[in-house]
Amino acid sequence: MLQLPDSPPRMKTLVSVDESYKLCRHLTAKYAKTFYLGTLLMSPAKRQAIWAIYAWCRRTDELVDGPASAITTPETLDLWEQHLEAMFAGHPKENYDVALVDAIQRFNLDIQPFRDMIAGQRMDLHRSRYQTFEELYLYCYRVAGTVGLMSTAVMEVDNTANTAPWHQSKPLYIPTQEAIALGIANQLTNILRDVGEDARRGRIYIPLEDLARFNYTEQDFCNGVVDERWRSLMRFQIERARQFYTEAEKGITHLAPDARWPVWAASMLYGQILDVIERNDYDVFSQRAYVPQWKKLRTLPIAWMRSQVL
Ligand SMILES: CC(C)=CCC/C(C)=C/CC/C(C)=C/CC/C(C)=C/[C@@H]1[C@@H](COP(=O)(O)OP(=O)(O)O)[C@]1(C)CC/C=C(\C)CC/C=C(\C)CCC=C(C)C
Ligand SMILES: Nc1ncnc2c1ncn2[C@@H]1O[C@H](COP(=O)(O)OP(=O)(O)OP(=O)(O)O)[C@@H](O)[C@H]1O
Ligand SMILES: [Mn+2]
Repeated sequence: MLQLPDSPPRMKTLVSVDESYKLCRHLTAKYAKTFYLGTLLMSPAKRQAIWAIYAWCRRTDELVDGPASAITTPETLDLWEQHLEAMFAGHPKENYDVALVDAIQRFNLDIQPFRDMIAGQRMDLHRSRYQTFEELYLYCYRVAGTVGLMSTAVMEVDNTANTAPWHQSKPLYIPTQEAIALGIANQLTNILRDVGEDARRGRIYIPLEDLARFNYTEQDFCNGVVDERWRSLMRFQIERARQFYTEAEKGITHLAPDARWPVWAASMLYGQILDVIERNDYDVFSQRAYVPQWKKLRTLPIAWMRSQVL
């Protein structure tokens, strides 16, 4: 189980910045094989900052999704938000915070996406159904689009390499929508992969309006019915997620050159989960779509080529 803040908070000696980055690195490597692989392709300063952000996101997610989630209340999240404000004011309270405070200062991170993510986790406290895609989109923006914004600040924007010399004075294009789109694409993928796990916890993230469109009921969902109605519904969801990947990938060329390969890799690797769902004939209730490590490694040179030419 992850280490969450002690309650009540007490003064303690914290680890050094280097030690704290190590803790964040271990957490990322343990919980997110795909993203960790992506970070290994980054420059050392960028990858460290992403580990620190990952550790904070994971710990935030854990408050509503992990083993201790039964005791999480809106007040727990209020305290977590105060804890966040303290980090942005330069005051780490926990060993994991030391690295994030360093990253906030080095990359001049904005607090708003972090606050928005906490708002997303609040939604998980009191919602287990989404009526429309618009409602689900807001949830996805908050828990994952925000990660795109945080990551872009670290990855840095630079499209001068793609700009003709006589256009060099043009203002930089900031690929905000594309960064959010990659978060949304990842989150939609995550929702489709985890359908079975979520159903067992009484949660349905797929919009109910989509279930109705395919004449598939909540009861069918809870019983894990895989038939032609379900397969058509899943094809529709997969197609929607892929549109977000396509939108996101158009933004990668506006990132700093050293960030393009890792982001292409992360996008392609996470997108492959959708291919596996198709190969499993859309049964996400009894099997978990899983991309083997050798397939992930095989993707890296292709991602590299795309980062050079697209
Ligand atoms: C390589 C790279 C840039 C990685 C970013 C890593 C990072 C900081 C990840 C944080 C992830 C996290 C813990 C978020 C908390 C909420 C949550 C759980 C979201 C889901 C992640 C999936 O994680 P996992 O598969 O481990 O989920 P389980 O809990 O195991 O079910 C999400 C699906 C969100 C992930 C979203 C992103 C990584 C955003 C990607 C966008 C960019 C990097 C922007 C790129 C810029 C442009 C212009 C395209
Ligand atoms: N079908 C499977 N076969 C073997 N191991 C699996 C399988 N599914 C999941 N795992 C393991 O369970 C753990 C959690 O699965 P998960 O797919 O979330 O991996 P992860 O490390 O979070 O990577 P990702 O970033 O792709 O989500 C991982 O350590 C993964 O190796
Ligand atoms: Mn995972």
